[in-house]
Amino acid sequence: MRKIYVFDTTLRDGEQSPGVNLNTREKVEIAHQLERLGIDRMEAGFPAASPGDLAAVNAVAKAVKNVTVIGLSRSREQDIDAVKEALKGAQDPCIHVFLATSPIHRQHKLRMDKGQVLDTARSAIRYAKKTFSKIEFSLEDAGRTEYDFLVEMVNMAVEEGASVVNIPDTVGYLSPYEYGNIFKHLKENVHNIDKVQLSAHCHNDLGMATANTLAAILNGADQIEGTINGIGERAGNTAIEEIAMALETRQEFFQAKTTLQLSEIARTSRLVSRLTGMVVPGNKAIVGANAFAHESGIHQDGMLKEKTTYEIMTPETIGLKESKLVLGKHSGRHAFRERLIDLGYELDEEALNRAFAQFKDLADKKKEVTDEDLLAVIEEKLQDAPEVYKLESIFVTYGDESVPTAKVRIATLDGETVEKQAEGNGSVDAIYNAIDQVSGEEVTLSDYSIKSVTHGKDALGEVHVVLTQNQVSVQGRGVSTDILGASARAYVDGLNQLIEKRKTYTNRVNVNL
Ligand SMILES: CC(=O)SCCNC(=O)CCNC(=O)[C@H](O)C(C)(C)COP(=O)(O)OP(=O)(O)OC[C@H]1O[C@@H](n2cnc3c(N)ncnc32)[C@H](O)[C@@H]1OP(=O)(O)O
Ligand SMILES: CC(C)C(=O)C(=O)O
Ligand SMILES: [Mg+2]
Repeated sequence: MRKIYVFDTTLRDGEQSPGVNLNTREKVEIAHQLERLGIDRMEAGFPAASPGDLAAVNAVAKAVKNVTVIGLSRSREQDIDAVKEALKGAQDPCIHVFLATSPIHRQHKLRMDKGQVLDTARSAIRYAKKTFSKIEFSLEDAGRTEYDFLVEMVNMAVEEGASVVNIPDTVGYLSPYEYGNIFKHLKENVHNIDKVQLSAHCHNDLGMATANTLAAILNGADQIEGTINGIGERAGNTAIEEIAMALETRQEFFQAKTTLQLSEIARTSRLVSRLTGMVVPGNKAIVGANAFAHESGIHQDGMLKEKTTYEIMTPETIGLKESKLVLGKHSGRHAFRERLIDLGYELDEEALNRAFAQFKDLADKKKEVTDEDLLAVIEEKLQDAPEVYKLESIFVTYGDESVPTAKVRIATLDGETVEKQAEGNGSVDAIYNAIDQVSGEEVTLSDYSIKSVTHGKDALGEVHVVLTQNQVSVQGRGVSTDILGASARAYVDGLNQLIEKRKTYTNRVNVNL
């Protein structure tokens, strides 16, 4: 199994993400976590960019051990001197010198011809060699460079004693076949190529950074460069966690692995996201919130039966507790039942089906049904008296210049559906008047209270009412994401309780007679 060296550039290319600006303390905190993650090489910054950058690189260089600490430099002596200053105190320093090689960069940015690029790079490597035993040389925009010039530049870097030669697809232009083919070509055409490690450095402009990096590994790359969460210039760099887990999960195919502490991935991702302010998208591979979350019923059923039906890696591998079965509108009975059991409820089939129907109603209205929601639903169902009346729908019109009016549709025990409309002093009053018209019951609303039983904007509201009739009082309870809905449900529940209580009382009187 071939070892793939991991060169993390979160603190340099990652920090070049627009809007990201890490201070020294934050860089050192991330550096320590990268050390725990077990990366081999850490590019700490670009010392020539500013005195602050130089100081930050120096702080990182002094803070971490057992990691090669790297500073980036243009092919200019002043930049190389800045890296030399910044890496003072580093246990294992390395300089990363780069120069663009593509026709576009040569002509429009550097205004150099091939010979001048070659000579400038050679001089820079020779100058760096005076100070550093470890030198990485990058051919910026190698992805759009002519193959013969790539070979010429890499030959030069090998001759001049570079330790690593990096082949950036700087603008994320290539496909996996093309990028992998560059490594194949260099391996076949550069003299003494085995004297250096070849490195892959990809950007994600066309969404192919991870695939391109893996293609490079299949074609002989010894090192991969990337960032945590894939942050970086424009659409970002290769996400290190994706490479690490691809090699881990598909060892039999890649025959290569990193030596990262995979269980540190989740923690590292959270730290980098927090300190850079770069939010990780829910669907981000490996570290996104949904990466180990399953909502659809068929997936949840499969997961409950055998996790490998829908998971090719375990959340524990990257340091997460366990997969999440997210209960929502796509969930099925199996997951619903399992969650209730986790919550301490084992309902019989009929009660489960009733509760499941209630859950589905709720799930249609909420993004995710939380455990608190479930408890609210279950406890309401468990309290239910037999449903003489079942609320099917309410329709309320309210305006501060109109009389509140409510229309209710209620199913009765004899299978009828009754629809009534009424006005009121307010929306709830109008709803209750309409329900009274359906039931014909004369009850007094002795108490009414509202509380939120879950959190967030789509939180569940819970209404409790106390209904009184002939000195008998009962409590009705209703739960819904809409407070008017909860109010109507509570009133109907109270009516059912009242009728149940009256029936029980009557039966008892009959028995006692
Ligand atoms: C692909 C990458 O990610 S490369 C790394 C990108 N990171 C950064 O740019 C870090 C922040 N950058 C900076 O702070 C500044 O650009 C500095 C300090 C590096 C240079 O600033 P300035 O001296 O003002 O130059 P400026 O940024 O305007 O232009 C860059 C200059 O460097 C030259 N240059 C660019 N790359 C290289 C290189 N690898 N080697 C030598 N010269 C280079 C350009 O040709 C240009 O020179 P010119 O002004 O003679 O035309
Ligand atoms: C500086 C170089 C290595 C780079 O980041 C790129 O070319 O993308
Ligand atoms: Mg880059």
